[in-house]
Order: sequence, then structure tokens, then C-alpha cells
Amino acid sequence: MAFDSEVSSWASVPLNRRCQVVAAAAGKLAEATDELTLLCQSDQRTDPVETITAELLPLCSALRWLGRRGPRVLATRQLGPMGRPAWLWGVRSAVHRDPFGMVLILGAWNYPLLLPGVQAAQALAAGNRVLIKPAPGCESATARMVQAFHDAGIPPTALMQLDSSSDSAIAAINAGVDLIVLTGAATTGRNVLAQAARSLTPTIMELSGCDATILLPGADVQLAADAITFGLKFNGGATCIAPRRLIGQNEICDQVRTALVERLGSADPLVVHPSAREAAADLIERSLAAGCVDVTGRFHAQTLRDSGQMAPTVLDQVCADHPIASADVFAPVTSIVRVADTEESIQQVNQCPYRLSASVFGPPKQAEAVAQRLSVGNVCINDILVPTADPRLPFGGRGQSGFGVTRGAEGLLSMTVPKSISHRRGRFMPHLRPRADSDENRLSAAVILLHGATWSQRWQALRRMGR
Ligand SMILES: NC(=O)c1ccc[n+]([C@@H]2O[C@H](COP(=O)([O-])OP(=O)(O)OC[C@H]3O[C@@H](n4cnc5c(N)ncnc54)[C@H](O)[C@@H]3O)[C@@H](O)[C@H]2O)c1
Ligand SMILES: C[N+](C)(C)CC=O
Repeated sequence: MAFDSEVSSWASVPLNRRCQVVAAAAGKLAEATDELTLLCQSDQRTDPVETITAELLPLCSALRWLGRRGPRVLATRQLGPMGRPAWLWGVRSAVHRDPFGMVLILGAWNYPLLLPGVQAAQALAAGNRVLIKPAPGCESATARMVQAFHDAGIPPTALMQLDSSSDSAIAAINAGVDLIVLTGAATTGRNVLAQAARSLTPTIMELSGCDATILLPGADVQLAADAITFGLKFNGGATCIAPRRLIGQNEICDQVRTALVERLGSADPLVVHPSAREAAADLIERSLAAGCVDVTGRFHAQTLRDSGQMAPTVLDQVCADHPIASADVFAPVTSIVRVADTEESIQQVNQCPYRLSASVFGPPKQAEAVAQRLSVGNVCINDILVPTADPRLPFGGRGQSGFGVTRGAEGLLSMTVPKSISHRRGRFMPHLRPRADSDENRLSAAVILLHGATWSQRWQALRRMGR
């Protein structure tokens, strides 16, 4: 495999047209809803409705958003002449957004359509070609999605699917892809980064999470419990920004715990993905052995190991330094971590190695003040999982949750490299250009004159210039 570095014919399609074609894929995906639902079910998902609510609806709305907003976000930025320094008079510049070239997208199993679908659409709108490597088990649903993009008018040479083995990803990296977008575990991030380092290939890393929900005194208990229940069960408990830790002081934790038991006490068990079963069973078993309490009382490690079935589980008395309090676990489990005050809640979030997203439940003003201090990629106030549905929001984590963003205007721009082109109109003005040897003193005086902090500094500078 080798990729030519020539501008592809897809990149030479006008920007507006590229965005229109990408948006048209929404219609083709909608037509394929029944097929995609069935394929996701045979690939990995147990609840067919999840394919529609968790994947197709947000994917289609992201594609339509790209059709509307993409041309403006990616438009060339024209810059008028700079007044200073004087030798730039007559020069006009423009900042273009070039595509990287060939973008490799490595997908995770939990959202086989939404994540690679939005990433591919953004890369294509920006004029890149795309290789999608699906996670093992997600081949057929991915192939049907790719078909929908082709049916919408994306050339087959601009969007291709690799087989699902890691070897095919490594071969593509070695063949010289120009950007790698990985969604996966932090350990996979390290391995892929090591590969990318050899060729200094840029990467966007969407990695592990262990999202916190901060419960402030005065929070609406029923609202918080409804949102946590929804987030815990969404997509079979396998969402990177699901509420994994509920952090708050005793009183609010007790109230939310009672409300969660009411909602989850008789909830249907969910099927945990085979790749997550052992890790989840082991972590929860160790937590219980260390003194944590299963407040819903329905966790059975052996059932999880044997059949993959697991009732939504809430653990209480989880210490901040316990492994489950900072674990990337893809099963319907959440931990209550009790703290002395709001300061400690903020510390718990900012000290966790995984800092993808967070939620804060409480009076809006206080919650906003807390949100401003959290070192995470997204914060929802009195809500949860908003970034899964709103295509305008950039999405990305901090710390070991990765770096770079996908989605939103910022994600779209991150599929491009900026390039400036400057035009001189009129005479070249060598007499205005600084000559480093003799003009050094005048130049430093000019800097102080233009940007100096005080009038007296500026006056001194003027005198130096006049010397
Ligand atoms: N941050 C996010 O947006 C986000 C979203 C969804 C899932 N995730 C994370 O993804 C994980 C679950 O998905 P998964 O089990 O599919 O993840 P994974 O890390 O096992 O695999 C992710 C992708 O990388 C590929 N891969 C693995 N090792 C590789 C290597 N050495 N070289 C090249 N490719 C390699 C896999 O085949 C797969 O396509 C969880 O850790 C979850 O937190 C993160
Ligand atoms: C990025 N998101 C939130 C849609 C899926 C995470 O697993």
C-alpha cells in the first residue's frame, strides 16, 4: 500500500459541493435505517432502537450541519494589509485550509456508525481521502454506512474501508497516511502513537473516560437521578461519557442514591460487550471485597462472566483512590464518591487521569462556576450526554483521555492544515525593510514605541530613534 501525495480529485471538488455531497449521505443513511439496525444487531448491539437513537439520528444531524455550516467554517480567511511594519504595506494575505491528504480512522466497537461516520464526513468535507478501519465485529455495519456515503456521491477512491485487524491499520500507517484519528482505549492510544512517532504522523486521540457527575447541595434530586439513569443505560452502558462517578457531600449523595434505587431497582439487565465483561466483573468484585456497597443489590459477577447480562449497578462508599473510581469500564455501573465539600469534588475531577467530560447538577450559577474550573473537554450543567447529540460542539478529552478534537467547527478545522498565501501588490519596498546590522537599535526602540507599557518608556524610545 502506498498513497500518492498529489492532491486527489476529491480535494479539487469545490468546497460547497463537497459539503453538499456529505450532507446528502444523511438521506442515504436514513433510507438504509432498517438494514443498518439489523447489521448493528448482528455485529454487536442488542437493542435495535439504540442504533437509531444513539447513532443514526445524531449522525444524520451532524451530516446536515456540515452541509449548512461546513463551507463557512472551511472558507479561506482573507486578511487586509497590515499597517505595521511599514514594509508590509501593499501585502495582502489569505489563510487557506488545506486537507491533510489521507486520513486513517480507527473506530471503537461501541459506536460503529456515529464516531467513524462523523469523523469521516468531516475529513471528506475538508477535502481529505479517508480509510476507515472498523473495530473487530463492526465490519458489516461499517460497510453499509460506507455504501451510503458512496451512494450520496463520495467517490469510492475517496472513502475506503480496511479490514478490522490491527495489522491493516499498522500497514496503512507505514504506507504513509497523513493523519490518524483513533477512538479507543488509552493503552491503544499509546501503541498507535508509538507507530505514528516513527513517521511523525499527526494524530487525534479520543481515548478512555471515567466521567464524573458532581452533585452540588441544592441540586434537583429527581432531575439528577433521571439523567444519571438515562446516561448509565444509554447504548447498553457503553458510552465513553456515561456517568461513572457521582461525587458530592453526604446529604445530596444520600438523596440521589435513594432516587437511583427507585429507578434502577427493577431495571432490565443489559448485555455487556464480551470485551468488557471480565474487566467489569473483576473491578466490581474487587470493589465489593474492599468494602464498597452494591446499593441496588443485583450484581452477579458469575452471570456477567457467563452470559454478559448485568443489571445497572450503583456502588456506594467508593474511595477516590479505589481502582473503580478512575477506571474506563464499559458496563452499566456507577460509583458514589463522598467528599467534604465542593472544592474536593473539583479536585476529584481534575486529579483523575481520565478527563473526557463531566456533568454538574445544582443551582445554575454555582454549577457554572464549578464547570469553569473543571479541566475536561465538555461539561453539561443539569443535563448529561449533550455532546453525543449536538453536532456543533467540539468533542475531545484532556489528560489520558486524549488530545485534539473531532466534531463541531473546531473538529472540522482539525481535519485541515492552515496555509497562508501572501501577495504583494505594487512596488517592493527595500528601503523600508530593517537591516539587522545597523538598524538593531532603531528596531528595538520601535518595538517599545509601538507596544511599550508606559508613556515615559515610549518617550525614551523616540529619543533613541532620533539619535
Ligand atoms: N473518547 C472517545 O470519544 C471514546 C468513544 C468511544 C470509545 N472510547 C474508548 O474506546 C474503548 C472501547 O473500544 P474498543 O474496545 O474498540 O477500543 P480499542 O482501544 O480496543 O480499539 C480501538 C481501535 O483501535 C484498533 N487497535 C487496537 N490496537 C491497535 C494497534 N496496536 N494498532 C492499530 N490499531 C489498533 C482496534 O482494532 C479498534 O479499531 C474504551 O476504552 C472507550 O473508553 C473512547
Ligand atoms: C462520542 N460519543 C459521546 C458520541 C460516544 C462515546 O462513546
